[in-house]
This record gives sequence, C-alpha cells and structure tokens, in this order.
Amino acid sequence: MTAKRAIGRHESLSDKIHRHRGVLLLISIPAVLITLVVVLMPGASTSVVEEYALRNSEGGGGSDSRKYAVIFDAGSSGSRVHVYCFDRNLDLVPLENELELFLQLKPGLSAYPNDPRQSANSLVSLLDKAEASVPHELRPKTPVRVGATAGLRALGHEASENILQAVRELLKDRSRLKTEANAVTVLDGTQEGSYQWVTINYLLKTLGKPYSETVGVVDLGGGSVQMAYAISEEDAATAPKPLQGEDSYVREMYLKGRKYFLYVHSYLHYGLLAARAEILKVSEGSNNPCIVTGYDGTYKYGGKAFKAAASPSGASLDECRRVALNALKVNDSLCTHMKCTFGGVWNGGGGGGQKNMFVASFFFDRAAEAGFVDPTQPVATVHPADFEKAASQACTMKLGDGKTKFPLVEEDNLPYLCLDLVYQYTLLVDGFGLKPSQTITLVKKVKYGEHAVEAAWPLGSAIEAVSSP
Ligand SMILES: O=c1[nH]cnc2c1ncn2[C@@H]1O[C@H](COP(=O)(O)OP(=O)(O)O)[C@@H](O)[C@H]1O
Ligand SMILES: [Ca+2]
Repeated sequence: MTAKRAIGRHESLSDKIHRHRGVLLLISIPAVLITLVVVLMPGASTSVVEEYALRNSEGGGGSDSRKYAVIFDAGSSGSRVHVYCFDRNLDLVPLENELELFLQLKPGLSAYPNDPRQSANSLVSLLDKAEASVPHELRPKTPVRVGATAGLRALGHEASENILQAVRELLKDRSRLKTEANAVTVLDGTQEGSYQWVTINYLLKTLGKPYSETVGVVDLGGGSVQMAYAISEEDAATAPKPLQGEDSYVREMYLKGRKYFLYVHSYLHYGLLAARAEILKVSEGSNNPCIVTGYDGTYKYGGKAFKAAASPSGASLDECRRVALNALKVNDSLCTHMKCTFGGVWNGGGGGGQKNMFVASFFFDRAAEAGFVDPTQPVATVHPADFEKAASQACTMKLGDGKTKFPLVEEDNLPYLCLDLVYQYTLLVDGFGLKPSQTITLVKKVKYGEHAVEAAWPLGSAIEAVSSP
C-alpha cells in the first residue's frame, strides 16, 4: 500500500514537471545567469571567500555575533588607539594574541593648536593600523570614536573644535569605520571618570554586584585627575546641586542589570604635568622648594614657560608639602558642602564603593620610576605613605646623584621627582582624604583571563558603543 502510493506520487510529479517544463525553463535561465555573474565577478567572489575564511578561523563561532570597537584616546600628553572585540555576551575575545590592539604616540592633538590639519594627521598611522586589525566586512559596522581629554579642554572651544572637525574629515576621507553622531568629541571630565570606573570594574567582573563590592578609581593624567566611585542611593539623594555650568556630581548608570549611582569629579589643571605648573606658579619666578637641588631651568606647559629653580639650600619635603597644599587649595573655608576634597569640591561622602581604590596612570608610572613598584607587573599594592617615603629621598638628593639613586627615572623627570612624589602624596591624602596607611592598588593593566588589558577609560566607551543599538 505504501509502495503503491509512492509510485503513484512519483508518476504524478514527473507528469507535473513535464506539464510545466516551459515555466521551469523560464525560471531556471535567469537563475543560472545570476549564479554565473556572482561567481565570476571579482569583488563578489572575494567577499564570499573572506567570509568563509573568517568563519573557519573563528572555530565555527561565526563573525555575526562579534562586535569590534575602535576607540582613540586623545590625551593631553599623547594619542592612543585601542581596538577591542566582544562576543555576544559582551566578553572580550582575543585579537591575534592579545585582548586588545593598543598603540600610542606622542605628542597629543593639543600640541598643534594652530594647525588643525596637522593635528588630525598625527592620528593617521594609528588609524591605519587599527582599521587593518578589523576584518574587512565588519569595518562599516564597527564604531570608531575619538575622545579628547584635558589637552583639548584646556585649549578652549574654538581651537579644539577646529581640530575635532579636521579629525572628523580625516575619518570620513580615510576610513570605512562607522562614525556615529558625536563620535569625535571632547569628553567632559565626568564622562572620562565614569568610563574609567566602568573599565576597571568590568575587567574585575564586579559590574552587576552591589555598589559596595565595586571598586573606586583615581586616574591621574597629564592635564586632569578624576575620581569616581559608586555611592548609595541615599547618599546620591543628598548630593549638592552643581552650580551653573558645573558638571553634576552623580551619574546614574544601568549596568549588568543593576542601577549604580556614581560619584564622579574631574579636576582640570590638576593632572601631574599641569600640577607642576600650578606648583611653580606658587613660587612665582623665584626658587621653588620642590625642585631637586642643583637644577635651574624652565618648565614648559600649555604654551607657557615657568621658572623651575632649586633654592640654594636645596629641596625640602616639608616646604614642598606646604606649596603643594597651597596649589591644591586644600582649604575648608572654600567648602560649602559637608566635606570637601579640595578647591571646594564635594568629596562624595565615602562609603563601601571607595573602600578599594584602583589608582591609575601617572601614579603607577612615577611609582615605577621611583623604584617602589615593579614596572613589569600589571598592578601593585602600596600605601599613600610609600609616595612620601620615596619623596623624602628624592627631595634630599642632588641632581647629579639622581641617575644612580633612581636609575629608572627618565632624565627629563629627574628635576621634578621630589615635586611629583610630594604632589601625588598630597593629592591622595590631603586632596582625596585617604589615610597614609590605606592599602591602594596602583594599576597599569588588569588581568582578564590569561591576558591583561590596559586600565584606561576607552574600554568603558567601547562597551557603551557596542551596547547601543
Ligand atoms: O592606555 C593606557 N594605559 C596605561 N596608562 C595610560 C593609558 N593611557 C594613558 N595612560 C597614562 O596617562 C598618562 C598621560 O595622561 P594623558 O596624556 O592621557 O593626560 P590626560 O588624561 O590628562 O589628558 C600617561 O603617562 C600614562 O601614565
Ligand atoms: Ca588620560
């Protein structure tokens, strides 16, 4: 019975084919022609092969779920690019051997205040290499962002806008990457601080946990310094209202299913290189107790020159501390809030989110140069007091002995080693109110699986870029 029905169906199918052979011929001729064109056209056949190769190289996972992001960090002292690749769970996946492509060069965009085109062109080599690391067919889907920080902030609106416009044109002319609206901007300081907080907590896998289990961050750049940490909803409700033109103290963020209230503040002109100028301004053209004994020169910052000369009696830790406190404006009479850091800025109220502090950028670099952390390790556990201890040695040395006493310090930094270390100690203890004995983590990179990723704000920006629809 079954066999009979099958035969019957076979017969009727061939009958049908026979009856409709004219229509079938009409359909099949264009189909064959289209197939021939697709296979023979050079462009089309290349893309078919490339997609196949990509799928194979990814072990069958498919490229569809992978998202790349290219983020430029246009910092005050240099430009850098980071390329990240995320899987569909928003976990980082390796590009080649590392979890990110990271390239950097000096100087930054703000070194060309009067030549926007040259400023933008300084990014060309970074752009070309970053783009080349993104698979061909994913480039038009891959967001590229350029975030400029303190260097362009300090240049003022017109000069910085001209440079950003030249960067937008460079991306349009030279790149196939996707530029969203507002992809090329000066980040405001609170944005920069919150991206840094997201970066570190993402890499530590503390995102999604209660706020008191997250870590706080300090990022000491060349031009500005940021602090960010999560606070309770109740503390957020009591945050002082920002004055007109100021950034608000609290950002609400929704991450991994949890709402966070992030205290964040950025201090323009208090990055390490800018703070040198502030400290030299205090002694206004005369000798300065922070300058290493035996040095007499000028310090250039932001297009201005400052006299940087040691006093005949040499540098002094105590006197340098006084000058640093003066430059920081650690002065309670400025504070109209319950408790301030410095310059009249609210301190955020402290709490569990500030218990563990991850302190990045120049804090790590100077500690490594001064020799009390290992530069080959991604993180180091120290205490603010370690900066004071190193400062007491730097402030009593003679310039001529610098190279033997501190062999890792870059030559240009030697005259300023006492100043830098005193400033860093003063910033942590008198500025941010940390105890000298508190354990803090100096961080250059954060381990993520077998790899380590740069502890810098661009990852936070990349996560936002690939999460938005
Ligand atoms: O990706 C990074 N990884 C580690 N350190 C970084 C990275 N980007 C910047 N830094 C640190 O920041 C310092 C310079 O700050 P930057 O030029 O970004 O100033 P800004 O943040 O005030 O604009 C560098 O010397 C370095 O210590
Ligand atoms: Ca920076």
